[in-house]
Amino acid sequence: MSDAANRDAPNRAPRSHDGRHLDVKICGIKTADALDAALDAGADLVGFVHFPKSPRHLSLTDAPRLVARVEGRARKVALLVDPDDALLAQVVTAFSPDLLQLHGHESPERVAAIRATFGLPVMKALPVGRREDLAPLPDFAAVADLILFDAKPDPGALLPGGNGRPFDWQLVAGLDAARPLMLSGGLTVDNVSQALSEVRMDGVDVSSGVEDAPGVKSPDKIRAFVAAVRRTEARLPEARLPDHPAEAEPTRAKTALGPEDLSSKVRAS
Ligand SMILES: O=C(O)c1ccccc1N[C@@H]1O[C@H](COP(=O)(O)O)[C@@H](O)[C@H]1O
Repeated sequence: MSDAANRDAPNRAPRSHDGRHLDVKICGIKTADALDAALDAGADLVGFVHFPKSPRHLSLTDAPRLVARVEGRARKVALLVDPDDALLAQVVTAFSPDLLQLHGHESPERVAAIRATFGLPVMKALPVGRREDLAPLPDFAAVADLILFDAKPDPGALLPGGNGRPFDWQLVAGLDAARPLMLSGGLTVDNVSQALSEVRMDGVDVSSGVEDAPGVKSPDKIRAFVAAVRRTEARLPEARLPDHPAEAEPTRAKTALGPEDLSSKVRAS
């Protein structure tokens, strides 16, 4: 989904290579410092959580001033958990999102209804702990614009995401979802390159891994994370052309939609 989220964005780091761009989403931003760090580092998507149980919760009151700083430099994502239409309407007004991230138990029917009602592209999070958790993927891929894989939380966990917990990336290797795919769950500057080498995605999403404490973003970690992804994507073309058959290409998630397709979807709003 290259360039989907930021084609018109100024102040963006130059692309390191042609056609291998990975979208980076920095999620759970609450402060101008963190937002500026993400934008200056070249994040493609910046995520704002509206979920009171989260240490990253951004209120309807505080959202407008913060999101105004984005000024088209990245795509704004509003993250919600099982929202009703009244809350969605408030969030859409306050956050002016380009994309809605649904991170709860929303059904495929609910995803489709939200997308139709609010006229915004939707990224649906799918919790993954074992292979069976991927059974709903086709139904969600039929209605969502993007799919986000995240680690399945423990039963009774306070948060359905943002727990800084990785999962077995091989579970999502080689999927044919006909939608752009994003990887999340416990990603950090130390493991994101390995993750993208094992299973190529269209982008990555991070929250805890760029924090000093829950809800406290680190500008340094944000910069380091984005830089690590850019270094990794620069190496991907070589990985696609192994010198020896034994050097197999990392399993890429098969998506029927290319970058331009996602671009039109993300920018459909
Ligand atoms: O970040 C949160 O507080 C959050 C709350 C509720 C649902 C999802 C949340 N975050 C998302 O979870 C994944 C993984 O985050 P992490 O990097 O493992 O901390 C990511 O997509 C966040 O957007």
